[in-house]
Amino acid sequence: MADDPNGPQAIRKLLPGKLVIASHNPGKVREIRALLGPYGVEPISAADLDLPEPEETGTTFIANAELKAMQAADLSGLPALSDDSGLCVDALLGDPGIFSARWAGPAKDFDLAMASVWQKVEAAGPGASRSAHFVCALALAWPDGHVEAFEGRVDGTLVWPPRGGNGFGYDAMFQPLGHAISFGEMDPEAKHAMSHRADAFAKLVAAVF
Ligand SMILES: O=c1nc[nH]c2c1ncn2[C@H]1C[C@H](O)[C@@H](COP(=O)(O)OP(=O)(O)OP(=O)(O)O)O1
Ligand SMILES: [Mg+2]
Repeated sequence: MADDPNGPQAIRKLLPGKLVIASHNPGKVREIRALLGPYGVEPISAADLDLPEPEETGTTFIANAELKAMQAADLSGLPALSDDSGLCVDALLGDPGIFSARWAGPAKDFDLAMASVWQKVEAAGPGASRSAHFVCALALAWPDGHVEAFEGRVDGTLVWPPRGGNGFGYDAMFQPLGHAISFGEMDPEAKHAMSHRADAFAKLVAAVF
């Protein structure tokens, strides 16, 4: 299938050079730059290109990741990599999920968002599960409209009060299974070794590079 226009060989030829990181979240952009480090691409952020922040009208992480990547590829004329992610809490039937950023409000206040999550878990009763997982969908889109998406996940437990100032978003209240510290307390390298974003990225690398 060497001539398959969408096959891995063709995709590999399309990627070297500039790649737009189609995210307006500086925490994500930092992590995606680190994950891309060894792959010889030249990342440019959506903020560098002044790209608009699209409305996330999808009902799944994959759908939102695809629409963000496709818009950025279309507007920039370059391949674009997006990330749609969130925290899914068992006791809240998967909330905040795809609404994780929106729970932080227009001020992007994650102290408030974390407090809302914890308050709702407590309201679910003393026996309510503290189990949660992060999901990350990464989508890679080309200006010709081709798009590929990959989903990753990490399981853990909610902790309260929040712990640690590393990371971003809900990191300070999430402790991955098998570890005694939260993502907020972890070095970036340690988070990259196990995160939902790293899991999705490994799938993308296997398919594309
Ligand atoms: O590793 C993570 N550690 C902590 N929190 C995280 C993580 N990954 C996603 N999250 C939370 C916060 C974020 O704001 C939301 C994603 O929402 P999401 O719409 O995908 O991203 P966003 O609006 O912040 O930036 P953008 O859409 O421009 O990429 O989930
Ligand atoms: Mg967003």
